[in-house]
Amino acid sequence: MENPVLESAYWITERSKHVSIDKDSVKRLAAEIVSSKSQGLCNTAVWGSHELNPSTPDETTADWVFVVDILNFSFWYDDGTPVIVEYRGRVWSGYWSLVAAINKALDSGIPITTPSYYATITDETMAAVFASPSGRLCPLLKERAAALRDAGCWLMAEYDGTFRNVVQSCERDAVRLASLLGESLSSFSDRGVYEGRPVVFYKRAQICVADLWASHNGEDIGSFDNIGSITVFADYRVPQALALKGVLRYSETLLAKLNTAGEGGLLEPGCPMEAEIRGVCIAAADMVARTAGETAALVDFYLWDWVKTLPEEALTVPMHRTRGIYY
Ligand SMILES: Nc1nc2c(c(CN[C@H]3C=C[C@H](O)[C@@H]3O)cn2[C@@H]2O[C@H](COP(=O)(O)O)[C@@H](O)[C@H]2O)c(=O)[nH]1
Repeated sequence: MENPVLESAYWITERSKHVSIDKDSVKRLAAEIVSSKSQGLCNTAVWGSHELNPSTPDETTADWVFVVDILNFSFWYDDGTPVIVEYRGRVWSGYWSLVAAINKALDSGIPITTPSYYATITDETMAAVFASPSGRLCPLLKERAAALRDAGCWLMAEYDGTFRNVVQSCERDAVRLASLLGESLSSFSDRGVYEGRPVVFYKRAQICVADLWASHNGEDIGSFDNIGSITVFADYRVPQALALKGVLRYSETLLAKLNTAGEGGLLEPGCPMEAEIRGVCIAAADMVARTAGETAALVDFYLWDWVKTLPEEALTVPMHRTRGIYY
């Protein structure tokens, strides 16, 4: 199955005004990916090496991945500070605050990855699950609870209450599974219009497939015949990583907007600049992946893990911030 996300990405790239691709940097990053692979830094085993990720898959891992990726968005407050959750004596921030909250709930006996449970989860329970030492509610908490309930009801109604059945229905076709999620669940329906043409990004649908694949090392429920057809996941970190690597070039107007004090990179959902950052990111990473002979999923994980190691002062290109439930 052709990936509609890649088609959208190249269509945007051909028309983009504020984001362009530096071909020499594409080659340089591809060479870096090739050498990182030889050092064992670019493979599915890295996924399970993260302290909060399941290190070895079992029959609950697919449901764990699905719930994490239903909730995998918008971990920043309007003042720019990250969401934080305390777990195992440490404070976890951003995306890791989500994984900490899920694991903490499971440790405390809340079956938050069980579809029959989260199909009726209340907003109050969600607030308790995401309790933060900051004392602040996680942004879009009601939307997170609604997304869980919607997905849980969908699994109960159509797939006998387990995410494994959804995966198996797609017969090892990664693009088909991502498109199924994007078309079946409104919270995964990550799409827009750019210069009058409908475009799709499907960030959480695609990262769900890639997390399933990586968590199972490409075996069992995580085996796909076309994982190479999945694009990178257009979040707010990987575009920043590609810009820091010189692969993405932002216009002066866009940089001025991202550097506006106070509003710190706030972009309206669906605005052309947002679509260009996300679309050109996907197309540029596709060029890197093809040049490196690597899957975009592993290029993505490599870039995301890399940018998360950088100290604040190294983030000389700000991330863009668009409030929403899609990334
Ligand atoms: N493209 C892409 N986006 C990713 C991830 C991950 C985490 N994946 C981990 C699991 C295995 C991998 O090896 C990674 O260690 C989270 N996100 C997105 O980032 C944002 C959160 O950022 P911050 O607030 O700074 O933590 C938010 O949009 C979230 O949806 C990824 O891998 N790729």
